[in-house]
Amino acid sequence: MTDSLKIIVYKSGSDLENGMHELLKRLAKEAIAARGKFTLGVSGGSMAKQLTAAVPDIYPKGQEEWKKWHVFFCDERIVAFDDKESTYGDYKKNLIAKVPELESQFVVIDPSKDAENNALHYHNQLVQRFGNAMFPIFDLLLTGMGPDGHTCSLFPGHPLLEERRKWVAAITDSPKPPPSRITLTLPVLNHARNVAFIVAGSNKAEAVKKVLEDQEKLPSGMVQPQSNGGKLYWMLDSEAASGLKNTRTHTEL
Ligand SMILES: O=C1O[C@H](COP(=O)(O)O)[C@@H](O)[C@H](O)[C@H]1O
Repeated sequence: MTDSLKIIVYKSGSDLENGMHELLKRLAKEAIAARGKFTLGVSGGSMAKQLTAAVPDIYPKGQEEWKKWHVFFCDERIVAFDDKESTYGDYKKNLIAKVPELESQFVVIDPSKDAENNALHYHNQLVQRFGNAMFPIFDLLLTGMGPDGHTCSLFPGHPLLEERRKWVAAITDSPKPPPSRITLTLPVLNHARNVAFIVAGSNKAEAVKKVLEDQEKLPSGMVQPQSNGGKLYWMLDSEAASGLKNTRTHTEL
């Protein structure tokens, strides 16, 4: 594990959401001061609800600062936006309903394209915003973790873990439905300035222990953003952290 790792344990899910609020507010301020914009990658599943609680009060309604946020997907499922599995659909119904200023700031997939074409389409959208560098450098990637240790759509034992060149990859055999998705690759995760894992619930405790204490080679443990002096946060609720016995944790960011 990297030296710049910080593990923070919150008493409850709502304390964890407050921690996300604090991290987003601080990193957005720093990024906007340094580069005039804040590039954020968000994940699906339980994160849409957590961000819907954490984001809205960062600025007052109508504030210009929202337009400096550029929001991307760490991974996205290739389904129509009105499908219950659509990550963007989830953000639109919940977060965007509360912060309409963010709607135009999301960089979305094209659900009419297949996974391969979407990966290319999303790559091109990233090139437009980040330029043609070796890899894009996100200010913050917010990632979740499944009970099997997967993160984004990078699953244990899957050949996509070997990807070293692409920014965005297609996956059509995701072990977790729906099967067809796109995902940021490990090198992109590892070039970010900040990556924060947001993990809550007792069903994640075993995977948290495997990654943080036993150093098992699960996809989530392969995320170590060091290329740009990157910082790695693991933000856990007390249930998700309940298996950690020998790991130094913090109670504040
Ligand atoms: O399928 C996915 O799973 C992970 C974890 O989801 P959670 O609901 O267990 O938090 C999520 O981070 C990823 O974006 C999503 O596509």
